Amino acid sequence: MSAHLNAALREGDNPELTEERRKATFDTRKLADEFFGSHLARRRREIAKAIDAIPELHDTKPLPFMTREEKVEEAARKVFTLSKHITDIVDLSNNRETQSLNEMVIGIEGMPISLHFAMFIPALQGQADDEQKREWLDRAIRMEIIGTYAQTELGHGTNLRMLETTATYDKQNKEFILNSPTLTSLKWWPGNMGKSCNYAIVVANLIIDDKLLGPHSFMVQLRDENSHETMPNIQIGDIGPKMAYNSSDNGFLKLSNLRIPRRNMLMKHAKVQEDGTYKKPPHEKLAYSAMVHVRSHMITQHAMLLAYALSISTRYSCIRRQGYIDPKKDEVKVIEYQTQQHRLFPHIARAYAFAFAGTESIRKFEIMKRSLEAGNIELIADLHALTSGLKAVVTYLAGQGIEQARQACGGHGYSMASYMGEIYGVGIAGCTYEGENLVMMQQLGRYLIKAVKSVKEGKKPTGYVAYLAHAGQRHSLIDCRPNEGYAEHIRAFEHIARRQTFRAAERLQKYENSGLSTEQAWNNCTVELNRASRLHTRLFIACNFYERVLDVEDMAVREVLEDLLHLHLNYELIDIASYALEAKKIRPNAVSLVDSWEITDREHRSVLGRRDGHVYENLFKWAKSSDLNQNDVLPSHKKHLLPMMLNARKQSKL
Ligand SMILES: CCCCCCCC/C=C\CCCCCCCCCC(=O)SCCNC(=O)CCNC(=O)[C@H](O)C(C)(C)COP(=O)(O)OP(=O)(O)OC[C@H]1O[C@@H](n2cnc3c(N)ncnc32)[C@H](O)[C@@H]1OP(=O)(O)O
Ligand SMILES: Cc1cc2nc3c(=O)[nH]c(=O)nc-3n(C[C@H](O)[C@H](O)[C@H](O)COP(=O)(O)OP(=O)(O)OC[C@H]3O[C@@H](n4cnc5c(N)ncnc54)[C@H](O)[C@@H]3O)c2cc1C
Repeated sequence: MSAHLNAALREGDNPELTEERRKATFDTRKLADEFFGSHLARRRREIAKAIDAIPELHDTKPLPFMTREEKVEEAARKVFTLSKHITDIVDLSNNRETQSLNEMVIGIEGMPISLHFAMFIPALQGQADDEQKREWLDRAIRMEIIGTYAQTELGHGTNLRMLETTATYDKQNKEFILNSPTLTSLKWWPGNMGKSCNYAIVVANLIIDDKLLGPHSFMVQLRDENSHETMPNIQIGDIGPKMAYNSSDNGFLKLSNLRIPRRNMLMKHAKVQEDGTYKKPPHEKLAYSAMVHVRSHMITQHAMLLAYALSISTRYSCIRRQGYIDPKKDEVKVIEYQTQQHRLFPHIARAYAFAFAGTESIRKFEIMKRSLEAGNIELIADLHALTSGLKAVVTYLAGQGIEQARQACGGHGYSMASYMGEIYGVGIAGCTYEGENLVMMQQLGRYLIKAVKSVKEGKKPTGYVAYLAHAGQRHSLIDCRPNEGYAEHIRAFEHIARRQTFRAAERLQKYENSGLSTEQAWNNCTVELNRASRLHTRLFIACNFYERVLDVEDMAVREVLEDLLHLHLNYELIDIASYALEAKKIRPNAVSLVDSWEITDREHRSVLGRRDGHVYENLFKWAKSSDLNQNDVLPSHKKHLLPMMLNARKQSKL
């Protein structure tokens, strides 16, 4: 590709990076169009330009130099400023645009209205009836009120059926009485609940006439809308600092005989009439819709976190020179080392694969939502299985990739100047929130076992599990003739996933036949079942990547995506097999592959990942701006260490 076509080339950049960009075989803008989808790619460029023009939206200093209070305040300041401009910059109904704006302006460390957009609004959209939507949804969209989603408790998160918060219906007063009856029933973790929100959708066990009817969602006002003071019968606060996400005020909540009107139960699906008659929802798990919404959006979000880490480390690997390959020549860029390429390139391929899988999970969510509006509940189980598996596999592998990217930066990767620590902390939080990964794997496992049963009954499952009925096909890469193409890799992948799923199903059957209870038999097989779920999900990601590449029209972009697909399939299939052949093919395009993510410096917040490659001079600037360098001798040193040393000296003279 001629150099002038590479959109990332700029005057004055570090020549080491310019040299890399000149090697690109494709137009980075066109690849960005594939990675994000052309609409979002264009909108991200427009959003970045709009932010450039509003200085109040820029960081006042690097986030790692701020205390927790300063971070919380900075995020609040930006949200306030954004609220004046937001509708000029993004279409608020477009989650991915709004999310991009959030990442560019506020960043990944959280902010006071994350849960408002991520769960409060989706829960209202999915679970409130029309009248309730008129009362709360419009106000929420206009940000007149800020809400969160309060489900997890100090003692229970995963096992929703054992939540202890109760909502007891009082027929006489037509009210629910909400209680946190024990210490372990305190709501614990909900994002932004500690200090920022004035409303929450609280998930509580519904009780009518002493009958326990399971978890349902209730609208609860937490704070006065004018004074922001905590409402009576409520105790609320921040749960303290966390591994990452410290701009967010995750909170606790205690409810003591709090009375709310009957109509504060979200009643699109399940209903409680004035006389206490309970009407069941058409599908038992419709109350879980906000979680499925977040899970289906987490995949692109984690692809992006992985992309952040990899673009930082790939660019840095091209300006960092260390050691020799040929002792007679200069020190080499560390990207030249085969181990560095093996460390980074398979994860670059995964970031593309995950982004494509994420676009597909969002598409499936939208299809399910529309079919639900039409009264059809059939797609719910498929989507739950798909998003449970994707959420678990992608958050886990993204975490691994981010950590490899950090290690690929050597010592400087450990400095917060790289920002890797925060990217990792935020990335791995996804392994826990929205359902602990190993538990979500089991949800997919249930679905796979059902599919195996139907195959054994002679039926042909459709969709993502259709391959389970294709037994007897050629199954090993050893059987493959050279250049038989990706389809053969996919078939080998299918074979491995199918074999593992049948193995887990047979083991489960064996335990059940031995007289163990269903639950005990299940627990004895969960390692095998989770392996099956993992393989099934990785197969889905690979197939989706393959199908996506077939659709690409620009030949140069398609070629580089095929290189990544080839690497991905080999790496996934043979574990350690990112062979030199693939590495050699990826190497000239490495920087352009990460440039195609079009992550701006403002969004990156990383000295090592700077687009212009001027790392060292900026690392020195960074060090000079440390708070600890503002005084030659720290006040705390004067207070503690100096007296200690003076005292020790005095003692030794005596
Ligand atoms: C101004 C700027 C604006 C910027 C805007 C910025 C926008 C910001 C956007 C994004 C920021 C992102 C920030 C994200 C922050 C993090 C948020 C984190 C929030 C949370 O964590 S909320 C709490 C989440 N909690 C959980 O996930 C709990 C996990 N547990 C469960 O989900 C369930 O308990 C369970 C699934 C494990 C088990 O449920 P249970 O009822 O016991 O059911 P089972 O007996 O296991 O199964 C029975 C049956 O039901 C099926 N099933 C279960 N769940 C579902 C479901 N969801 N849908 C459909 N079906 C379901 C299951 O498969 C079984 O089916 P079967 O019987 O086999 O047919
Ligand atoms: C950053 C962050 C933000 C959050 N935001 C919110 C929020 O906004 N709102 C909200 O309500 N919650 C929120 N949460 C809480 C989160 O959803 C829960 O922590 C999560 O669902 C995991 O549940 P748990 O803590 O009960 O884990 P546990 O279930 O206690 O997990 C502990 C271990 O037990 C294992 N385990 C548990 N059950 C089983 C099983 N059945 N089979 C096999 N193994 C099992 C798990 O695999 C894990 O290894 C947040 C959490 C984090 C970290």
